[in-house]
Amino acid sequence: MLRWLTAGESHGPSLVAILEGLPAHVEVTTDDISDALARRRLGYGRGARMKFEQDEVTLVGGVRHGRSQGGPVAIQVGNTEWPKWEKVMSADPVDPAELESSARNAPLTRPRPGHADLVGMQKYDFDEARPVLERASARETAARVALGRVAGNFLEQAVGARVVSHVVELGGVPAPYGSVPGPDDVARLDDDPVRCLDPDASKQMVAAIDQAHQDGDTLGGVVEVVVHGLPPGLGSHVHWDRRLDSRLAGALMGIQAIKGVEVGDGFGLAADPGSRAHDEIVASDGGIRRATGRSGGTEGGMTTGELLRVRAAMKPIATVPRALRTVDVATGEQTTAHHQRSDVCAVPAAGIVAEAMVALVVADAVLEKFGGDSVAETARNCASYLDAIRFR
Ligand SMILES: Cc1cc2nc3c(=O)[nH]c(=O)nc-3n(C[C@H](O)[C@H](O)[C@H](O)COP(=O)(O)O)c2cc1C
Ligand SMILES: C=C(O[C@@H]1CC(C(=O)O)=C[C@@H](OP(=O)(O)O)[C@H]1O)C(=O)O
Repeated sequence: MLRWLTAGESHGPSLVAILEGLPAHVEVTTDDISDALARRRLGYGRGARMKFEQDEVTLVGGVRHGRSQGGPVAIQVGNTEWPKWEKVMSADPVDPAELESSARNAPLTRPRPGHADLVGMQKYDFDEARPVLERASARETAARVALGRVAGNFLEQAVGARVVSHVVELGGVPAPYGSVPGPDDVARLDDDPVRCLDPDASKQMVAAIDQAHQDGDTLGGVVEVVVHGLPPGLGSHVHWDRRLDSRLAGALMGIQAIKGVEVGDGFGLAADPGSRAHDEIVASDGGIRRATGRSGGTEGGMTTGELLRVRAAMKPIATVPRALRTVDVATGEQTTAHHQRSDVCAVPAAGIVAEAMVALVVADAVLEKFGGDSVAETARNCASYLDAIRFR
């Protein structure tokens, strides 16, 4: 079983992430994780912070000479902007006079609709939003992407599976339905300003972001994550919390601002007759295959062995420059929400985060099915299972 945890605040000294249950001999380096984090910073429409802040990766535990050792993998993602926040975000008490003179410490009493500000203040008994937004911020997704890269390396090395994501809709502009990226498309996707496969749709998405920026507005969109090369039988039909689709949906919904998840054609299937909704089973040279991929590669909560395909819908960024109405909780006056800076759109980055969450969930399901204390053992167990079901 894989377990993972993250800690740390948006403007704290660093994020930390721990992955427990990873077999030994997974090849992973600091550069791998830095590369994954650099990909998360990509994407047209992100705010200034993505340019001046750097992620500083330290593999603190669990890896030696480029290979996991079987113990928990601990990763620290340092934030180069920390010196500016050292007083405001200090873990230890600070002289109140020093805080008063800091503009960064001004109480945030005008909560933003759509962010965690107001409910977080009510629930955790704070009279301003700083302590809430610091943890609600999607800065935390850097820690998940770091863990996701380790899980992704494991998947590739143990079962030959590859996780790829792309943007399929942004600001209401859809990409043509049906094109699915393969591992060879990753470099091209990362070079595209919005990580979209279709050049025409990409241009329209960029134009939509420019328009929203000009209008003082923000945008959301939809990302798709596909996993190539999975064996059939990951997850299980026998209990709701063992279904792989349920676990994927939970992990994707757990990303900040994700408001909907589809497995395969998801909501579209609800409108189709059964004769057009399912993936017919056909005999082929490679064994038993499916004629189509509408189900997204799961049936009965288990992988079918076809392409796994899930989608996640992201709502528009909550910090709208043309600020929305709110109430100042210090005075009770009607006002507008606080706004300093924000992303216009972070859908391309959300795709990288979704990739990480899918990699973690699928790696967990692989370990549940095949076990293994070393990558070679997991690979052996998977190969023997595939051999046993060859004719089934
Ligand atoms: C990669 C990424 C970047 C984000 N950037 C911002 C941002 O700059 N400003 C903002 O207000 N929200 C941003 N968000 C969204 C907030 O984190 C999110 O609105 C907040 O957590 C509330 O969403 P929830 O209701 O789904 O929890 C971002 C989300 C993601 C995934
Ligand atoms: C820092 C990251 O994303 C941040 C997520 C975020 C939010 O409210 O979720 C708000 C913004 O931060 P700030 O309010 O400080 O400008 C984003 O930059 C990151 O992704 O590394």
